[in-house]
Amino acid sequence: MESSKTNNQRRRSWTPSSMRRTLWSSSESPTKDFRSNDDLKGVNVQVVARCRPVSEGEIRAKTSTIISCDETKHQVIATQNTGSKQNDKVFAFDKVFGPNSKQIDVYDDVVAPAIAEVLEGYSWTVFAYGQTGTGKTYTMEGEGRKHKAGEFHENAGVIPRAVQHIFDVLERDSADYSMKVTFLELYNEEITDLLAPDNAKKSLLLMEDGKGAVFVRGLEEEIVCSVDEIWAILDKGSSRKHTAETLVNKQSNRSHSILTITVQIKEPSTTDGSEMIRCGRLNLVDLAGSENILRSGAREVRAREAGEINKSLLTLGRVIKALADNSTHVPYRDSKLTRLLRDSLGGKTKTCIIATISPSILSQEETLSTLDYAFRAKCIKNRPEVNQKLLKSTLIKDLYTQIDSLKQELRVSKQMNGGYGDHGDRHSADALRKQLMELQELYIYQQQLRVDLEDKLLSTERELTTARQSLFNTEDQCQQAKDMCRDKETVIFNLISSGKELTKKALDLRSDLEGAALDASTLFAKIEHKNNLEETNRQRVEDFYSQLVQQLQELDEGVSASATIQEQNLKAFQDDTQLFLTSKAKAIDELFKQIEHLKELHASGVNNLDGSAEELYQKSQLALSRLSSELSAHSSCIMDLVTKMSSDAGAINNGLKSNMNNLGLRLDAFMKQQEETHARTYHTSKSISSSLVHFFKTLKIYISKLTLVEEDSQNMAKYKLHAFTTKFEEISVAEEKLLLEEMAKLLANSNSRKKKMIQAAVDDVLESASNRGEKLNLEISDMQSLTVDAEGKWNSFIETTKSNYVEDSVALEAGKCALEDGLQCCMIDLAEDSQQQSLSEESLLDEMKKTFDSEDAIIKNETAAIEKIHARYSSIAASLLEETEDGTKKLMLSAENPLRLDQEASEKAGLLSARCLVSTKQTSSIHSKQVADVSRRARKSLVDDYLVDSWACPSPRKRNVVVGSREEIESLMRLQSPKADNAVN
Ligand SMILES: Nc1ncnc2c1ncn2[C@@H]1O[C@H](COP(=O)(O)OP(=O)(O)OP(=O)(O)O)[C@@H](O)[C@H]1O
Repeated sequence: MESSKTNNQRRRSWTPSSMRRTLWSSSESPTKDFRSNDDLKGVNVQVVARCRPVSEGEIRAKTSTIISCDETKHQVIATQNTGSKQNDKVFAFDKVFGPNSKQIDVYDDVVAPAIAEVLEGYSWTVFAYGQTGTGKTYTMEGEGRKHKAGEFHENAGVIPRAVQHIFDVLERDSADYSMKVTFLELYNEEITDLLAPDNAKKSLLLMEDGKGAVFVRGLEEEIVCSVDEIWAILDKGSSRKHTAETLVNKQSNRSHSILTITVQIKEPSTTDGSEMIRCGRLNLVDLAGSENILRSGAREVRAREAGEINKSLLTLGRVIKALADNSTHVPYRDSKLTRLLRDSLGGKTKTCIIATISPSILSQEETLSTLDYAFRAKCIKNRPEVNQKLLKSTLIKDLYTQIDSLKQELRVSKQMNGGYGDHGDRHSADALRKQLMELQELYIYQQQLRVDLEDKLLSTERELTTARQSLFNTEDQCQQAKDMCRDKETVIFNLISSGKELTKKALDLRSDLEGAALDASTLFAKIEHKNNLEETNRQRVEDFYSQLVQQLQELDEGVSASATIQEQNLKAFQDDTQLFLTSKAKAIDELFKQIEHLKELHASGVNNLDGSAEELYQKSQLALSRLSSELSAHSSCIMDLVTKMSSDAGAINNGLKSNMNNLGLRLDAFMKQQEETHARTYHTSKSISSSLVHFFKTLKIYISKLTLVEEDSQNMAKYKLHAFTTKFEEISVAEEKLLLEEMAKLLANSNSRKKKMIQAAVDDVLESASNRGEKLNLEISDMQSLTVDAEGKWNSFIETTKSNYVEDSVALEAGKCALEDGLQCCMIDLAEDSQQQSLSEESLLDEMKKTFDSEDAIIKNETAAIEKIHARYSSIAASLLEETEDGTKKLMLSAENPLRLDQEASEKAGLLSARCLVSTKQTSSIHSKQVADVSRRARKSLVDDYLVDSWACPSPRKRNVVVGSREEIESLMRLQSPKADNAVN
């Protein structure tokens, strides 16, 4: 083995296939000595979370953060605001790196311990997982790898630090080692070698060796001897990686990349002198980030990339979930990424996942998803194994074998290509070697396939034997069935043939009989049908028919007899047949004759038919010719029509064309006209607009002038208005005063006059009331005198009666018994008379009482009417007084009211007198003249004096005459009612 110290020249090497297979698996059985207790139990995947700082874009967008990292508690707290509630989700990891964490911290805490184990012979995988732009590449590769004075750039990531670390340890330990590097890219589900020469860049196959181990066929391993060499490789590979700018990340990885560093270290010699080589491997994986296609702004190619990335990461997530859930089915095979990482997830490789997240709320969903998967991944258990140590001698032997086979291949190819000299083309030798290598790998793969196929073949053979056995059995059964079928077929065939013979015979006989019967029936039918034919012929035919029937019967009998006793009575049958034949021949002769006759008949019928057919034919010919002529006429008509139509159409078309042309011309003209008009309009509008602009400018000036004038006039108007208002107020105040004074005077006058009027009316009413009272007193005194008269009369009557009584009592004394009846009668008469007298006296008194009552009511009514009038005048006075307080109305009222009052009163008086007149007319037509006089006078007096109205108004109808002086009224009353007359008197 070459030491890095001794050989600083970079070389490309082709390791034996057995070694190459271990690149992605550790299928070889481990050496028990190298397995620790932890390894036996299984080791959990180590998961750390790293939150990047808020990016410049996020600062600009002023997005809030939702992630806080507690590095001491190893927790990431994701704040979720759902409505008013705040839900904090806490995720615990093996380590947590906050936004301020340094690259060196991540390396020292996470990757550095792994390097020691790699150098012990373990396989380690470190990969960054997270959404796009969260710092996977930053964490894995970093920025500014170069170190000054032995120091790394502070942004240098895990990969350069790890490489440096490995070399440092190896050099510190003065180890005898060899280091190989592979660098692959998985882009759109295609694996490419990032270290392959440009002309050999192609998609590589991911293969399985049949034991579950995966290897990439044709992936080049570069032997490196120094850090610089690795960095050169990294630079080369990184520059070839698919990256692109997205909205989220300026340099976004569009592919997953895996850098594998394999270190083979020679162990110190054992006691037996054998030399062992341990092999450690470090896989540094930088995954492409999952992305929200909408947010990353990916289109077309980028969108497809993003789709593939998301698909493979989704499978990775599903694998993680299945492993975390201890599921029996882990979908490794669903993507190449998971196939490549198979050994790192649930396999024999130790793994560390660095989950990178963004603190921004914009990535909340993706961050939570990343944290969720990372948290699940913590549960994945790997069973790490130290890679098998190889004896140096074995390795050398293996190498020698490989060299031999290569030599052999070389020789073969030399022969094939006509050879090349010692100074031949080295490049073609390399190519051949490479080819050979690939062929060897292919061979191994084929071998494995062959083994699998052999297994499959064996099992298939077994299945085939069983199938064959069952086939034999089935064939036997089939043969038996076939034999049985054949027997049955023979029997059936015999039966069928005998049946056929019988049927044939029977059919022959039947056909004969049927033919004869048919002939006979035809004949009979014809004969029947042609009843007009000769009688003899019919007779003959009938005879023939009867004969024929008889013969047929005989034939039937003979047939039946022959059928039953065919062989015994063959001769007799032959005689009978002979006889039958001769008779039949005769009958046939007859029949032939008849047929001839019938033929003639038929021929005549046919002739007739021909004639009629001819006739028909001619008729049809005629009809046809007529039809054809009509048709031709029609067709010619149609043709004419069509030609006419076509010519019309042509004409129309031409017309249309010409119209179109005309229209086109007109349109052109119109367009021109329009254009001209437009131009004119444009010019006009331009000039109008310019004049309008000028006008508006002038208008503006005028407006401003007018505004000034207006303002002045407004000020003037204001001033004048103010002066006018003041003057007006003064005048109004003065006028108001004057008017008020006048009103007060007028009101005072009116009131005094009204008061006088009312006083006079009241006095008059009182006077009339006293007059009435006097009259009543007079009446009462009259009544009293009447009563005194009646009493005197009554007394005289009593006196008379008494004297009569005395006289009678004397007579009675004289003729006591004789006069007893007469006396009794006198007594009765006397009683009756007295009763009548008392009754008349009572009615007289009642009448007087009623008169008093009515007079009393009249007085009361009159008093109430006076009170009403008084109240009305009072209210008018009051309203006038109220109105005087109102400014605008007082003048009008003060001018009109007294006059109106007088007029109203006179009108009322006139109305009342008219009413009196009507009433009087209604009451008595005899006294109409007097009444008319009275009413005229009353009207006159009423006009002069209100008092008439005052006392006459309340009951004009009741009293019939209500106007005029007392004397007039009384005289009228006397005229109307003698009773009243009496009363007045
Ligand atoms: N911890 C960090 N500290 C400072 N800057 C960081 C950190 N992590 C990421 N960044 C910055 O964020 C940007 C995006 O980071 P990076 O390219 O590593 O993201 P990524 O996850 O690899 O994205 P992609 O999946 O698209 O490739 C870079 O400019 C990087 O410098």
